[in-house]
Amino acid sequence: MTTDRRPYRLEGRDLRFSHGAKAVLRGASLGLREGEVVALLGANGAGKSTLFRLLLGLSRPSGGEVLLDGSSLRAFTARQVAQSLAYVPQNHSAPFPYRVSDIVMLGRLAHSGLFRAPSQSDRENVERALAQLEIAHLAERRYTEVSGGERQLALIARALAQGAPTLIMDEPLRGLDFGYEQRVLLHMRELARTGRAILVSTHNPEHALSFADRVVVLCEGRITADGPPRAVVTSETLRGLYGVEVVAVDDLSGARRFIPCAALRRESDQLPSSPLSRG
Ligand SMILES: Nc1ncnc2c1ncn2[C@@H]1O[C@H](COP(=O)(O)OP(=O)(O)OP(=O)(O)O)[C@@H](O)[C@H]1O
Repeated sequence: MTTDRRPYRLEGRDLRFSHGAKAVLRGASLGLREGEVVALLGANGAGKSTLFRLLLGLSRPSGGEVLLDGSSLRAFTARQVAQSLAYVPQNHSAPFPYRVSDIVMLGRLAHSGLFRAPSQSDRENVERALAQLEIAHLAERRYTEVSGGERQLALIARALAQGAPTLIMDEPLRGLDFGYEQRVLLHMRELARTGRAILVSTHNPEHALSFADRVVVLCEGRITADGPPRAVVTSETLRGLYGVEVVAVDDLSGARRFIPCAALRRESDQLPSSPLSRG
């Protein structure tokens, strides 16, 4: 467990939640501090999105509480929450063929409200967010007509334009090509350097190792590990979470990679029949 004593900006304490008869969260506790990137790992269906919705105040827990800067989230107005927490959801569809720049502008509603025309500052924030993600060329395209990865980037840009000090990102790298994936990861680090707090779910343990300050594991409705990436993301953790055997290997740069044992076995099976081994 972590030894950092700084106060949490956002905290879930002993959160409980059920979907119908299914208890999804059974007392999950986690916190997020200024300037840190926390990666959340958990199998499909573990409850990561459910946990995010509770932390954002979009669903009410049946037990436990969410604290924003030390006070109950329920004491804040929707607008105050929107100015504090930005969200990149996993699924999103637009009912109308809005332009990508309109979708990003929605992030500014937290500041401008529904009934005021966007200000110069709102427009600048939108342009900056599009430029930061290198998607300015998509601004005039219809959100319903761009690709899945491009829609994902628009949602990330919307969260950036919102300018909230805390970001909650539900698998934000899903569907991104390698270049955009790297740019978003670097940008997340830059945001944390300037004081933002970022909670991000991922299914890629190597990403969690390379960009997070802390890794949290959600399993069977509880947080079962919370600490430095190298201490938490181990072969044992991955076997327990995903039921796969992996070998941890440190490459020449010192980065840790996980190689599934099945892949190693396949490679060694192929060796005798390769041209080199036939020599
Ligand atoms: N609206 C809903 N109604 C009923 N059950 C739901 C609903 N939303 C989620 N669930 C169930 O709650 C559990 C947790 O779902 P959740 O989406 O939070 O998991 P997750 O960890 O985000 O999964 P994934 O990694 O696949 O996105 C799953 O078993 C899911 O089927």
